[in-house]
Amino acid sequence: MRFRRSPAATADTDVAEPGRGIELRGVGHRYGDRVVLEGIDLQLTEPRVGVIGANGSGKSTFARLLNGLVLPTQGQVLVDGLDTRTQVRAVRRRVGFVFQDPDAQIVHPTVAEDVAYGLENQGVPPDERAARVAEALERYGLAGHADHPAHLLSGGQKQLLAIAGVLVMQPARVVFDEPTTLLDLVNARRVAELIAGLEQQVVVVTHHLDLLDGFDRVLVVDGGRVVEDAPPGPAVAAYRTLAERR
Ligand SMILES: Nc1ncnc2c1ncn2[C@@H]1O[C@H](COP(=O)(O)OP(=O)(O)OP(=O)(O)O)[C@@H](O)[C@H]1O
Repeated sequence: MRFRRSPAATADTDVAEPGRGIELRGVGHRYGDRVVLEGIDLQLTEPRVGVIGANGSGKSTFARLLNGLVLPTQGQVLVDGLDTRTQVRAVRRRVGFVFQDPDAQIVHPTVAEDVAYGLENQGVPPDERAARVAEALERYGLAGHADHPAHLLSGGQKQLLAIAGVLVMQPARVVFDEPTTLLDLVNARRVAELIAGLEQQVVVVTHHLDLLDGFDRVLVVDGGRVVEDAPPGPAVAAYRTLAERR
């Protein structure tokens, strides 16, 4: 049986151009009257991109623009040439998003069911689904917890579960919004190592500056603008200077 495609579904089949990375063109965002981002023009193609800045500077809003969770009120965000405004489903398939608080992301009663959820939505057949879930649980140290209630996991395990649920979908790029903020040192290090080992392009918003070791590019956001765009050393120095001026 054939289903008629909606115009939106047709747009989602547009061919992606992976070499273009993530592009922000003249991007601004306001919530009501309040301008929280403005004048952002960037092309992000590097494997490891960090985003730092003071509380309330606009980092989460920036991160959410990258997979269409937030649409820009000005300008355009393109992922591999796909517009977050008109091709959001295709963009979401390409860009995974890990929230600071894993409870925002864990929706199913057991660990295995939670990881399987996205695959089910994508129509992945049961056998393949089971194999991919088992592989993800093994890889992220959750194999022994498959049938456990997700809400009983520790904070660190929950974050690993949330990450497993995103990575099992094999997105081309992953955005992390403060992935280690709620974690103790051991789990924060574990998540940092996990991020370092990913083959995908990664964009990480963080207040943990150690997480940026080895990154290619770090953006410093201040008052809704990108005020520094440099390798980690100079970017962190610029951020410290800004903080001292406050
Ligand atoms: N849904 C919303 N509605 C209205 N204002 C919002 C909304 N989300 C964020 N804001 C406001 O936008 C500004 C930027 O918020 P954002 O969460 O992007 O900053 P941030 O740099 O990630 O902050 P933090 O480091 O504290 O997480 C803040 O002033 C915030 O209060």
